[in-house]
Amino acid sequence: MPRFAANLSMMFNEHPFLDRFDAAAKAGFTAVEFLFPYEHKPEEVAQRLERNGLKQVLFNLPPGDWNAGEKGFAARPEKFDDLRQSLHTALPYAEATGVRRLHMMAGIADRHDPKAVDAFKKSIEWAADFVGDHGIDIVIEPINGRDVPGYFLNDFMFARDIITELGIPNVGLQFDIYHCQILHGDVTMRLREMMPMIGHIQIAGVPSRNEPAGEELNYPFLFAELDRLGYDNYVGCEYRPAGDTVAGLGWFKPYAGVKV
Ligand SMILES: O=C(O)C(=O)[C@H](O)CO
Ligand SMILES: [Mg+2]
Repeated sequence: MPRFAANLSMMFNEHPFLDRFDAAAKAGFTAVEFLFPYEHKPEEVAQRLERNGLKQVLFNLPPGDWNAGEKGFAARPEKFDDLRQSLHTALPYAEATGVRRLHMMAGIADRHDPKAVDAFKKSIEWAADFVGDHGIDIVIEPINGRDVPGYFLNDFMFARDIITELGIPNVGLQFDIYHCQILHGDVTMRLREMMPMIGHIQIAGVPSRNEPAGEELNYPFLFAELDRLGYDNYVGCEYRPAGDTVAGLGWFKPYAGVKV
């Protein structure tokens, strides 16, 4: 049975960020993920995890000026110093929370520009080497162009090929089922093919990005497929609740309280 991590950037927005940990645990989650913890001190985040018995399964490296449209640096050759700095900023949070996976965003760049591709590979190599001694993996995630126009990594097969080419043991694919369905469809076959390189999975309803229930995708089938494929990490609930977070957790009831 899959284990689910609440995404605290999207869920439990009824509460201030640090209080979302308490709300997630109360609702039956045993793990959390979020985009960015950087407005809070590492020890404040760690304390919320500890007092709720929660596991931190993922967060993102600092992406630059998010509100100005920056979505990471990895494929931007002129931003390599920022990329390196983002790793230095994230590390104390990783150490405090015990997270084992960091999402490195690629940024806005042209996937067909060889300089961007080279920069992306160089960033992956540098980041994986930097966190490798700490037992941490780097994951990269294809994102659909409707949500993030101009995003460099907008193709699952391209991501697969880069991961295969680099062959770095602590680099994996962040397989967000929501993005896969929008970009390509054929989700089950792509999960089957890419499972050996998948480091993290995320879900949301398509097309709404609300609860993973009742729209274009048959999530109960996909959850059973993850079991058949032997996926044994957490599944991140990266969705925007349609209304109150807890009122929308009907889909989650059979899975509440399950730990890895
Ligand atoms: O947008 C997503 O799907 C993500 O997982 C990123 O971390 C944030 O853009
Ligand atoms: Mg995602």
